[in-house]
Amino acid sequence: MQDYVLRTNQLSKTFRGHRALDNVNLSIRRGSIYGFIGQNGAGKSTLIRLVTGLAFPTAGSIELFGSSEEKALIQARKRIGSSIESPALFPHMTAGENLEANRILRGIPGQDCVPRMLKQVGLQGTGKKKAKHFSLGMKQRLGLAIALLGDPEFLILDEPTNGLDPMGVIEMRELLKTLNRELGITILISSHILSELHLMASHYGIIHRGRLLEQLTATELDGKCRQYVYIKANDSDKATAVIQHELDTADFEVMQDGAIKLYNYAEQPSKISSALFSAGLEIEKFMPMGEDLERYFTKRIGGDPHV
Ligand SMILES: Nc1ncnc2c1ncn2[C@@H]1O[C@H](COP(=O)(O)OP(=O)(O)OP(=O)(O)O)[C@@H](O)[C@H]1O
Repeated sequence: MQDYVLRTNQLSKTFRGHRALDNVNLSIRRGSIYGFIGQNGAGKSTLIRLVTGLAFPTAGSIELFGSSEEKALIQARKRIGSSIESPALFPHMTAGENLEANRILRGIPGQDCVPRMLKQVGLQGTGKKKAKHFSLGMKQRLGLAIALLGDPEFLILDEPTNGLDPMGVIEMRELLKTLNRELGITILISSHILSELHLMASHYGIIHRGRLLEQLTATELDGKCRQYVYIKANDSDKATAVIQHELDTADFEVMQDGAIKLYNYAEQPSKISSALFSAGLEIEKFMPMGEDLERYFTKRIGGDPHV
């Protein structure tokens, strides 16, 4: 039997007649990094709020660590750490003081966890610096440290890389991967930065207009992302004609700059190149490529590119 940290059963949430979540059956395996993908308003935050107990479902149920009964859910939620929206920090306090205040507020025993959490997120050297003087990346890491108080088994993060610069995004990604790998923490992460999710998620859930369209593993995604050959020739019209007539396929796209993405013959690139050379074309670029998560997602939700 699979070991799941979270399963939802026909989970629905309606706001004044509007279905923000519509019969969602989502499941997250222990040890995974689950990338939760959806456009603005798709229902990601609503699901996260229901799971963390910040809101109640209209219908359906939630199972956490195998329990779905009301009282057991309250206990199970103590095994979750979450960072939802921007972290609520005390601006006039240092990183250590922020953690200590949160530890007391949440009734977590043992002061010694504070320096441990600071070290875990790489903020151990911030000394007397107050949180209001932290960079956004440092604030996000402090928010993560607060979520890690109590040594959660399951971490829920809503857009943790929102607003970070490229270095901050890389740091956060590496930190989350380490927490998953070394401490075995299961992570649910919602993000708009799909290329970023692609570098860390082991599983994906795609939500659109409140409905969970698909759940798939990273390996399944790789299998579904179609391979193609990217071709930039000196004469795009002639190259397309060669592809259509000599290679006898219409499975290609012509980009605005005249580059061609040829989905057929991706496993036999030499067939493509020799057909183009034989027609006297000069090839400026010729690269076997794979579709990325962003493209797959766009296709899956029906072509609307606004994630
Ligand atoms: N408290 C609320 N009252 C009324 N409608 C709400 C409320 N919370 C969410 N909604 C609506 O439910 C839908 C889902 O919103 P939700 O915030 O879950 O989306 P999201 O995927 O998290 O989007 P974003 O990435 O913008 O945060 C939206 O149409 C939103 O307007």
